[in-house]
Amino acid sequence: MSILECNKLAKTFGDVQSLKDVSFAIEGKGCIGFLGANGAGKTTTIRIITGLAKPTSGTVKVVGYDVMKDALHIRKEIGYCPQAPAFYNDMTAEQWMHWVGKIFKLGKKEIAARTEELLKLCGIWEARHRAIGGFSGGMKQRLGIAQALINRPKLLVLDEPVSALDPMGRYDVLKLIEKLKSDMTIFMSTHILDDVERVADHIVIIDKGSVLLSQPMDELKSSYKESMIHLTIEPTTVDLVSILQTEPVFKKIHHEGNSFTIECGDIGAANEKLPQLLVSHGIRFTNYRVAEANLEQIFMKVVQS
Ligand SMILES: Nc1ncnc2c1ncn2[C@@H]1O[C@H](COP(=O)(O)OP(=O)(O)OP(=O)(O)O)[C@@H](O)[C@H]1O
Repeated sequence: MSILECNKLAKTFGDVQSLKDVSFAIEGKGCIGFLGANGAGKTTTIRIITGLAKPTSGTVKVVGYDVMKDALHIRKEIGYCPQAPAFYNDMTAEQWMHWVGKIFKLGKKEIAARTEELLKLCGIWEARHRAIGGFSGGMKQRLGIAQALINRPKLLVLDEPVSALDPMGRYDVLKLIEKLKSDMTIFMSTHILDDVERVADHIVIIDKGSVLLSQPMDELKSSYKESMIHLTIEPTTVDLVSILQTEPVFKKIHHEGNSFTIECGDIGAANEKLPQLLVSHGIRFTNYRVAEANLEQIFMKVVQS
């Protein structure tokens, strides 16, 4: 059974079609990176998944329950932390967690135990008696995550959890996500691709309101394995570009003077062919380096194609 399943979600606001066709399914635990440019439709999708907005058409299921029809049940299964979680700033972190526990109708003992467990997990236990108003952005985000976990949800939804944070805050929140993802499914929107590349096991790309791709990270990387070879050669009169252009495995050749960047179809075949060609034409090289496509290059290719 899928943990999260969006089926043909569409949403219009007056004349604006925010979502056209958002369809994807996620199974199992781990971190899902939900990627898209500004205005692609990430927040609208997240608001529908968490039951905060209704789609114009289409359905969302969380652990098999329809978000619109089984709203009460879904509340137990989803934890949600918005980009800028709001708190009562005069409260301490501990008071806040107790307050949230009461909203979820947990018993006193359970609230106390859960508060200790979650504040420790999220690295805020030492600061539990401090007023939230004095917390850094990263601490507030981690407290927002702790709060979202009070009800032991199977799905944790995070809207841009690191975008507004400084490098230290981002590091702490990503470390926390890394720790949590073995116990639950984390659906996290972001446009910071370096960060998502570090923690995500599955990628969903949305553009102009439609999902373009939904794939496990390792599969995605190997299907876009189209890699590049960076090569610097010693000065020569041999026309290397013309030689490379006769071999289909070298798809695109960029060069500036003696430095070449060669986009390859099959990196294995290219890695065999290129040294042979260099040797047979008596070309010496000073630098030879293979670079795999990173998530940013993959994202640009998917969105631009
Ligand atoms: N309440 C609304 N009324 C009108 N248009 C809206 C509303 N909410 C969203 N939109 C439009 O829907 C589209 C998708 O917006 P959304 O906020 O979901 O994108 P996003 O991917 O989260 O962008 P960002 O990264 O900038 O937050 C945008 O064109 C936006 O202007």
